[in-house]
Amino acid sequence: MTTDLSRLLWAGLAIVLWLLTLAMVTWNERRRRASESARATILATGQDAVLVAFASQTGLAEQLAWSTAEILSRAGTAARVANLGTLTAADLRASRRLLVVASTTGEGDAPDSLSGFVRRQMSARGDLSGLSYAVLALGDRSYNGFCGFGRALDGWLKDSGATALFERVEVNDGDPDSIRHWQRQLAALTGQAIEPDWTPAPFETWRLVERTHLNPGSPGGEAHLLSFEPIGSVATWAAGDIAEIALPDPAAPSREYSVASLPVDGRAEFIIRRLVRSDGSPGLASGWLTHDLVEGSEIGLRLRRNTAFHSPDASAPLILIGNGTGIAGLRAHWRARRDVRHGGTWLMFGERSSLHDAFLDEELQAAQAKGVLTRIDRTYSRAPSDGRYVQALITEQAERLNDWIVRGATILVCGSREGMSEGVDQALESLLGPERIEALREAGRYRRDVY
Ligand SMILES: Cc1cc2nc3c(=O)[nH]c(=O)nc-3n(C[C@H](O)[C@H](O)[C@H](O)COP(=O)(O)O)c2cc1C
Repeated sequence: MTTDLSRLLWAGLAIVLWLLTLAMVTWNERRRRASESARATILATGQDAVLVAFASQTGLAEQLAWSTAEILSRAGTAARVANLGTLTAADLRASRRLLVVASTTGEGDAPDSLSGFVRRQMSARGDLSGLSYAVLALGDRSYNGFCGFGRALDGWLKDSGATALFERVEVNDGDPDSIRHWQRQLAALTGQAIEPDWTPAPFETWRLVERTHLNPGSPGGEAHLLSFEPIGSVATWAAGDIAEIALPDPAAPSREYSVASLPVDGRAEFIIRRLVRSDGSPGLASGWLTHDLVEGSEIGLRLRRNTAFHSPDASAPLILIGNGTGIAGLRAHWRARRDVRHGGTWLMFGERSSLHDAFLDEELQAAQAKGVLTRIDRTYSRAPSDGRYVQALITEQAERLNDWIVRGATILVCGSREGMSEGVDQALESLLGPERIEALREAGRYRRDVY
């Protein structure tokens, strides 16, 4: 009798938990749809709308373009938002009023999705007389080419005969004061004073529930898989998005990591390498996250939408290429295909030692057994039997890779900028030729999250 009662209680509890999960998933989806529809409203406004264009690599410029459009709409000035990379000089001319939020990546370079725009539109002066514009340039003073792309774009617009509404505003490392200055300047368009209200999105509280050392004994730095659960908030994000984690010292800038999981997992997961400086001391953030932060502790975390690394098509073939902790950004993408009929998902991954650095091996095997991953190729640069970097696979698998691309595959690259992503770029270019690579980039079928 007691056993029956406890069975009944457990069953009841399971049903309640199941209902709660269902409610959370539905609420999440509603929230996502509500935010999409708010964006569509701004987009739907007509021809006279101010064009707010963004050039973004990791999502901040895109986010600021949307908040700029919202400010204009609130002040009664219609606005529409677009990726500058999808526009031509003729589109800009036709818009008559243009605001651009432009970030800089690499060494003073334009974001990836702008490469076609830079080559085709910015290589010569355009005829932009009649266009009024302003530029919000995002950058970081620790790089040599501070705001390099924003400045180049401003110069090109000016040389093409466009008239600046106000001076270019430059933002160092997301500085809120500079962003509020930009907001105030928008009065030049709305004709009414604007009370600047920019504050970065608040950090939400998450709890570290699990940390796993992925590569004990590795000749490379320790890599850890960290799992966080939200406290009191329902978080939503997509594969490719980025999280900012606040450090215990409020004066220290937060750190950005690719999210390695999806909301349905109930956890935000990250793969973090413990950095060790030449004097043997650990990196401030990576040392704290991989060792000092105790399981069960709470931290501040906020998620940022990063469409530049979203997958453009949920079912088309997908080629995931990366090294080291770059497997994090790729993992969210293959997980997004767990319940999707897809045209194949191929992972190419490079690490150092086959004995110690077969990151997530069991999970990869299980994903392959279930058909979530259709093919896995790995290289180990320090294994005597191998000695190759991941880009070697592009040449080795040239024919298959070409077939996949002909079948409509998208290529997503995540991991080290130097060495890996440059090597992959060169290997792809010698295999496909510069024009096909450029065409893939412009079609959003070659995307990178590299650091
Ligand atoms: C890999 C990498 C390279 C960067 N290179 C530069 C640079 O050369 N000049 C600069 O001013 N900022 C540079 N930045 C800083 C970004 O411009 C800055 O973080 C900006 O807010 C990013 O905006 P986004 O998220 O829209 O791409 C770089 C950032 C990263 C991650």
